[in-house]
Amino acid sequence: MRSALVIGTGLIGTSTGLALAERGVRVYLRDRDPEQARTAAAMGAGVDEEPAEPVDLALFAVPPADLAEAVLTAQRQGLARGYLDVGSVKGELHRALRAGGCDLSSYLGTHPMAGLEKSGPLAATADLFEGRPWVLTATRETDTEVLNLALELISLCRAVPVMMDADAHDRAVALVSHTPQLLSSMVAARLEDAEENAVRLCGQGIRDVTRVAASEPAMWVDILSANPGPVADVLGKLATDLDGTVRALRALDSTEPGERKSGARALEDVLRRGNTGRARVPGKHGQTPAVYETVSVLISDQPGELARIFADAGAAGVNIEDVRIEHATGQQAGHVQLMVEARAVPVLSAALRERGWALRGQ
Ligand SMILES: NC(=O)c1ccc[n+]([C@@H]2O[C@H](COP(=O)([O-])OP(=O)(O)OC[C@H]3O[C@@H](n4cnc5c(N)ncnc54)[C@H](O)[C@@H]3O)[C@@H](O)[C@H]2O)c1
Ligand SMILES: O=C(O)C(=O)C[C@]1(C(=O)O)C=C[C@@H](O)C=C1
Repeated sequence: MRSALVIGTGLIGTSTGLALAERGVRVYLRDRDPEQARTAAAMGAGVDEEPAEPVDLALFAVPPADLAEAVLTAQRQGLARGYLDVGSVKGELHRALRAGGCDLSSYLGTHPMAGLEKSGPLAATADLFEGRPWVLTATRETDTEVLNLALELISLCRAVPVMMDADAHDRAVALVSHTPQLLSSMVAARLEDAEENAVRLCGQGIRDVTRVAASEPAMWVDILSANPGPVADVLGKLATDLDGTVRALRALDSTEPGERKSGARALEDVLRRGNTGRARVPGKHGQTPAVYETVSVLISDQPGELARIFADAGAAGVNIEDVRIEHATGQQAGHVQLMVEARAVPVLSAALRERGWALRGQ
């Protein structure tokens, strides 16, 4: 692929532009808001210009409700050899495009399973898609040349291609993306009017569960509006679990030992099922999750602390598999939890202590 036009230079469009530009593709950037395209260009995602001739690939990274119109208009203008969107829902869009007279041989619906709770070009990074699944909903109508362009794009973004039927994709993301977003928002919404004394106790658990509750509501209304049935199906099943859990907790409140026992059993059942489900969540690069050990280090809240700790771990020859930061309430300090392989724990702990870091619980 030699050239691409990114339409919609927010988080996803700019991240794709950065990855493509870094690997030598000439990227043109366009956004309804010219300021966003200028910002993306300034970040190195491409040039804020219109291509003089048709590009190899036009990539649509605009909100789901704007996708159909954007693709149809671009096709009418003959902007590219292949037209790809990255929208979060695929079935309804495909039907809207067919109804709108889209040339379905040069169009392919795709969806990178990577993102953030932040929007806009400033949140973009070139490595956003590395190791992540990128769904392709090719059909018998899709031109082989367009499918190959999509595979090249995914490879340039270092993502992992996954072929799926559009409606099967929508049912899958209802389970693994759309329902989790709603639940995260609902848990966070409980904090809205909570006592300050309760909120200041927030630890890592609620931070993990509510990260995506910071997402842009307008984008999510769009996404959920395009996939309401499958999301309602998953939420309905969750409602059954919720009802059962409320009943179990009420039973635990009872003075009758038999009832308390059955409440505890029901709670254990839902918690165990949670363990089983969680164990199925793929780890880094789509592999089965590895079990890492944690080395927890006290850091002060000042520039360069994280860089210093990573450099010290690197100097000790230790690969950090994952990292988490726990901020201490009301203090200019926190703990950084370095996840490493079990055999690396003694090496890392000794090396960090030697360099003056304070380690917790070891
Ligand atoms: N954010 C995520 O986590 C994520 C992940 C995968 C896919 N997606 C999908 O990617 C798409 C973009 O999401 P995002 O998070 O990058 O959003 P964003 O809000 O960061 O960026 C969207 C950009 O599109 C521009 N825009 C809106 N309508 C336009 C139009 N008609 N023509 C040109 N530009 C237009 C906006 O000005 C904005 O700059 C959405 O379809 C979303 O479903 C998002
Ligand atoms: O990680 C996040 O912050 C995301 O919201 C990313 C996420 C997801 O649910 O995994 C959200 C919506 C997109 O369609 C794809 C990815």
